[in-house]
This record gives sequence, structure tokens and C-alpha cells, in this order.
Amino acid sequence: MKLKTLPSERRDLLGLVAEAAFSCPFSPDRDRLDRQIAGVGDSFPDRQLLSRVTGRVRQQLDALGPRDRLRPTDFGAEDARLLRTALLFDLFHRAADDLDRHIRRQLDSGEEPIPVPFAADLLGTMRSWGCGGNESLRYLAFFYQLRRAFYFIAEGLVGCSPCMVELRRRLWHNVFTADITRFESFLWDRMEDFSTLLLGETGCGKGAAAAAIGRSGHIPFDERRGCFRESFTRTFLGINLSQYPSTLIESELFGHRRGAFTGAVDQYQGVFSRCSPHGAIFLDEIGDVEIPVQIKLLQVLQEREFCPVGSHQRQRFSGRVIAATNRSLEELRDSGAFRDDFYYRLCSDVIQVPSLRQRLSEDGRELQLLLGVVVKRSVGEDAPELVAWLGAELRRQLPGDYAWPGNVRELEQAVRRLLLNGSYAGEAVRPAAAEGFGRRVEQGRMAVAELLAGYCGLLYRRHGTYEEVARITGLDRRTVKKYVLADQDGQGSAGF
Ligand SMILES: Nc1ncnc2c1ncn2[C@@H]1O[C@H](COP(=O)(O)OP(=O)(O)OP(=O)(O)O)[C@@H](O)[C@H]1O
Repeated sequence: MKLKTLPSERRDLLGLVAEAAFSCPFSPDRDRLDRQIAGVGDSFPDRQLLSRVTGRVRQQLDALGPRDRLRPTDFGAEDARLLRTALLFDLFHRAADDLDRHIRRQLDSGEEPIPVPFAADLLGTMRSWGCGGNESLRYLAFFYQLRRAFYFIAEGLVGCSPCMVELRRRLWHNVFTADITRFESFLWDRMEDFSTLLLGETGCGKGAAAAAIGRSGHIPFDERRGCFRESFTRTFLGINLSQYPSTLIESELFGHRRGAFTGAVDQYQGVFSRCSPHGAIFLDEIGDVEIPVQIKLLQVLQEREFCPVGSHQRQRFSGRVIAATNRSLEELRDSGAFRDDFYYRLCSDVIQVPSLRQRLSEDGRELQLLLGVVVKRSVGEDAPELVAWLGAELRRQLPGDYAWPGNVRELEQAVRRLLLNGSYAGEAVRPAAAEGFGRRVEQGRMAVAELLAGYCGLLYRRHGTYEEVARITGLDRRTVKKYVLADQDGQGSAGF
């Protein structure tokens, strides 16, 4: 049979589509390609761009003949590749709403994978183009992974400032590498050794960034059961290492055998054994772990094996590790508190999550955008009037160069306080808090825990780091943090 060829103007356009299909959706390159495909300029509104692009691609494919008779294998090698990519691009965008709905339902349903009623249609369509059984299953899993990554990066890390745009691009690369075709061919199920270190101030979104990576791993489709093999809610497990005394950390990480130590009345599964094969573990506050635990973690990352406490049975770990800290790892490494070999195991990718201060200084619209997200999360719907009021109040009540030391978490709190009391003074609350604390000390009725929480809280508000408070008080950093958090929760300092 004589192989067909694409008309040259269609080949050019489908070439652009193939480039767009494999480029990062958060990159300026993708925006440029989309505008070329859609045949529109820079002023064309972002919101309408994708539907213009998909419309144009559909039009090009329709012009090649009835869709059910369009087979890439009827074309010469290069044209077949372009055509297949364009068909996949079109199918992916047709399925996007179904996939998003599925992601939301799975989020609500939790740990059991839910049925995917639209999967049979997608598989049938791909097979009608001559895709093999396994190949079409791979594409379906790939579609789902692409959509999850897009969903969690875009929803979890909102922001229009250049540093946020760059962060989203970095996260996408962290999931799919810088070359998605290479990822698709070789790396899709081999990402376990790509560890990630997230750095940034408290409350700036390191947890959100980790969740976006952890929920976006490869999950195969099980055609017999009609669902993906795993719920992505199980593929991301987090542990805040600063919450546990060093005696308990190992057991939380690796689990323990029954009777391994006093109090171990039952066998316990740690995060490493609970993590699914293509999942990820989020080790939050990695800068707080002591050297012996660093050595154990290093061993697991090197050998991919661990033993629960009190057991000699080796278990394999094949997930990814994402670690985060708001401390200066440079200082910790210089002081010997953080091992270099451990650092080098963790740092396949080091991503700096920007502070709210930097974001606001780069783009003034950032505040309004974030307020929109925070308000929607609080009231369950878009409320533009409320957002406008909150923005105006924050601008009126706070100094223009307010530093937002608690970042987005502080912004969330500021919104609640404005809604409750109509006021948020930020830094201006310090003297009042200090006065209240002083008064209560003078009254002489404070318990030691309350006194320490109030004092650590006061110093933390003044100096901004746990290290400095630890230096002044002579307490260790972990204890300082515990008191500062108690002070912030109002536990240690009720009535200030
Ligand atoms: N860009 C963003 N868009 C929307 N929400 C955000 C963004 N950044 C952070 N948040 C929200 O701010 C809150 C704090 O974020 P998160 O817990 O990820 O911070 P963190 O850096 O991990 O803090 P810590 O170091 O104290 O653990 C969360 O509710 C998170 O969803």
C-alpha cells in the first residue's frame, strides 16, 4: 500500500502541536507555541487561548478525513509521528474535564481507587488508531499523570509573580524532567532516585509544592478492574520530623516489630513501608533531624532497603523522597549538624520556594490573587467583593513594606482575623503583645510552660528565627519551636 503524506501547511502546524504537546504548560515556550498554533498575538486573552488551540487542532484533523478512518500507520514515518501526537493531544484535551472530575472525586473518596467510567472510550479510541493494548494503557496512565501534575501545581501554588511562574515550571520538570519525551521513553517508572530538597521560609508553600510532586507520580491503569491501581491520596505520605523526639523518629519512619521496645505492644508500619511503589515520602523539617537518623536515612536512600526497629527483615523502598526545611542548610552543614553525604543524596533537585515578600515585590497583583484563593477555601465559592474589601483593608492597615514573616499561612490567618474583628495589625501587634505578657508576669500567676511559651513567642516575633531565640534563651531549637508554636496556638499564653 502506498503511504500517504500530509499536505505541507498541515505538517507545519502539526509540527508545532507536537512541540507544544511535549513542552511544560507553565513555560513561556508553551505560551508562544500556543499562540502560534491558535494564530493569535500576545494581546489575545490567556483564558481563551487553550480552547482556540484545541479548536484549531481539531479543525486540522477533521480536514484529513473522517476521524474513525484516520490511521497514523497509513502515513510515512515522520507524518505518522506528527499525526499520532496530534491525535493524542486532541484526545487528551477532550478528556481533560473528565480527568479533572475524576481527580476531585478521588480526593473526596480517599484511599480506595474509584472507577474510571470514561477509560474504556479512551482506550477504544487509541486502539482504533492502531495503538497496541499495552501502549494505550501506558498513554492512559500518562494522561492521568499529566493532568494530576497540572491540577496540583496550578491549584496548590497560585501566583502570577515571575518567581511563582518559575516555581511551577521547576515543579513540572521535577515530575517529568526537562525533556518529557525522554521521560516518557525511559524514566516514567524510574524516578525513585530523584530526591528533592525544598527550601524556603515558614508558611511559604513547601508542603503544597511537595504534595504537588508526590501526588503526580506514575500510576498504572488496571483494565480488568476499570480503575487506576492506586489512589494518588496514598502515593504521598508526609511526616514532620520536628514533631517527634529522637527516640520515636526511627519507629515513625521505619516502623517497629511488636515488643521491639517498652510500649511497642503491636507491630507498627512506618511511612517507608506504607509508601506505594511510585509514591513519595515528604520529610518535613529535615534540618531538625539528628545525625544518627540522618545516617539511617542515608542508608535507605543508598541501598533502598530498611529494617523496622527490632527486626532483621529487610524491606524495599521504591518511592521518591522529598525533604524540606526552613533552616539554612548551609549553616547547618558548616556547623556539622547536617551531614554532607546526606545532603548530596537529597539534592538531585533543590528548589527554593519564594517568600510572600518576594512575590509581592515582584507583582502587586499577587495579593489579590492569593486573597481570592484563601477566600474561596474559607467560604467555598468565589467572592470578589469580599476579596476586594480584604485587599483594601490590608493595604490600609499594614505598612506598605510589611514583611509577612509567616508568609501565606500568615495571610490566611490575617483574612480570618479581618473577618472576625475587622482588623489585622501584623507587626503592630508586637508591642501590645509584649505589654500584655509583661503585665501577666508582674501579676505573678503564670505557670512555667506559659511563661516560656510567652517569652519564646515574644523573642521569635522580635528576631524571626528559632536559632536566635535558642541562642538567647539557651534552650535547644526543638524546644524553642515547641514553645513558639504553643504561643501562636494560644496554648501556653492564654489570656495575653
Ligand atoms: N502559592 C500558594 N497558593 C495557594 N496557597 C498557598 C500557596 N502557598 C502556600 N499556600 C498555602 O499556605 C499554607 C501554608 O503552606 P505550607 O504548609 O505548604 O507551607 P510550608 O512552607 O510547608 O510551611 P512550614 O515550613 O511551616 O512547614 C497552606 O494552607 C498552603 O495551601
